[in-house]
Amino acid sequence: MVATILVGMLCAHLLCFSVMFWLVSKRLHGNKMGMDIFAMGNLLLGFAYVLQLAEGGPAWSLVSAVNHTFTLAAPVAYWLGAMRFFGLPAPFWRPLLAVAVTYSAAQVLVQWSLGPVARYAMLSGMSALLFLAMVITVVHGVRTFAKDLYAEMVFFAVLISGICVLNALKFMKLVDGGLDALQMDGSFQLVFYIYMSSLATVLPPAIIWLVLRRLTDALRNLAARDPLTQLLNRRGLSEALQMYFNSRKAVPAYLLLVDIDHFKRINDTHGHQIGDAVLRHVAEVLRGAVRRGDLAGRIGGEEFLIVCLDSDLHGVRLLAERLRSAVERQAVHTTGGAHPLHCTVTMGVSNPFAGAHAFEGAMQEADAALYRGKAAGRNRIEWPQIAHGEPPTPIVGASTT
Ligand SMILES: Nc1nc2c(ncn2[C@@H]2O[C@H](COP(=O)(O)OP(=O)(O)OP(=O)(O)O)[C@@H](O)[C@H]2O)c(=O)[nH]1
Repeated sequence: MVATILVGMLCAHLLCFSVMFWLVSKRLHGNKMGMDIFAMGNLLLGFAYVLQLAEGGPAWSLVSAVNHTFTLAAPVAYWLGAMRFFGLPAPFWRPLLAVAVTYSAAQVLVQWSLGPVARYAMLSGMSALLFLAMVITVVHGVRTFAKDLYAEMVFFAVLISGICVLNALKFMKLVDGGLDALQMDGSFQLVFYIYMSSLATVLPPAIIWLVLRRLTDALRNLAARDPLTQLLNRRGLSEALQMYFNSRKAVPAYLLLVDIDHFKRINDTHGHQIGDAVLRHVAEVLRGAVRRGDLAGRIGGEEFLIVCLDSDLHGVRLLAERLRSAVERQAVHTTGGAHPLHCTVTMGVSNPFAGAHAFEGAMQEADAALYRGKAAGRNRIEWPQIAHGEPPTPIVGASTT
């Protein structure tokens, strides 16, 4: 009786969360993050347990065969859903159908040649192996494609290991003691159902939490980046600077304003689309040339901004020249354009500034330097105006120009 109630609750959880996953997937246009497949996994497992209730005890019947196939197909669906969640390409229907057909055929073969115990043991053994493969995938994910979800992945690995161990134990009990191991009210089966019921309650909200994290990260990214070049926008730069200067190890930073020369002429001669391609190209060159940790942004039009963190004047000089010459050297290859385009940039550099609040002052300094660079002939780096012979000094708060 207790086991029947537990399995009934398990069915209810699995089927309700299947509907929830499906509803979430309907709200996610484009990348569904595997939610539609998780819905299918829950549906399969939910129906498998409904069939188990209908079946009552171990038997060789169509209901039992379908139950076993659904039970095995569910973890395959979860696995494929997880791959989709992490953006890995994973087909769904074909592998699922292949597993269902192959496993149904294997059941007939095993039942006919080795008997019912072997068929039930095969289900437990195969489930244990599938969940083991899932744990290995999760552990691999923590080191590669899911580094940002370390705590969540460890949590999943622990919970899935539990199902793996329980299925392995069930396999051994079946091999040792035959079908008696499957008595629904037996203590082992009770533990099994309690564990599965707990998982069916805990795992779906955890999966929804992962989706929420991905969505909020994507939103934050959307708000902090320029859509054309994927470089930081003003807001993203300001947040990144705030974070940097909040750290106790922060040293004064330098700001480099980078402006494409005669960009209006490029637009007027080749059209806006080619102009956009030039902007993307320059963004790519800047992204490739700065050091890890430096900030690169586009602050509107053809104006880019680099913030050089953890560097001294010598390092900034080298970086500025590297950026200028890289843009000058690398041609812009545009689709449809007969010849590759070349462009140059002029740069204005600020004095070092120490604090996010000093950013606007540094901007004005770099802007004034850029203006001088344009007036002096373009394709050059202009430094801030400083007292004769003195190195640039950190500014705190207002501009010193
Ligand atoms: N294709 C494209 N053009 C843009 C975008 N934003 C601004 N522009 C164009 O950029 C041009 C900027 O021209 P100007 O400010 O005169 O500067 P410039 O021609 O580069 O001249 P100098 O900076 O003095 O060398 C204008 O023609 C704008 O229409 C954009 O997102 N895409």
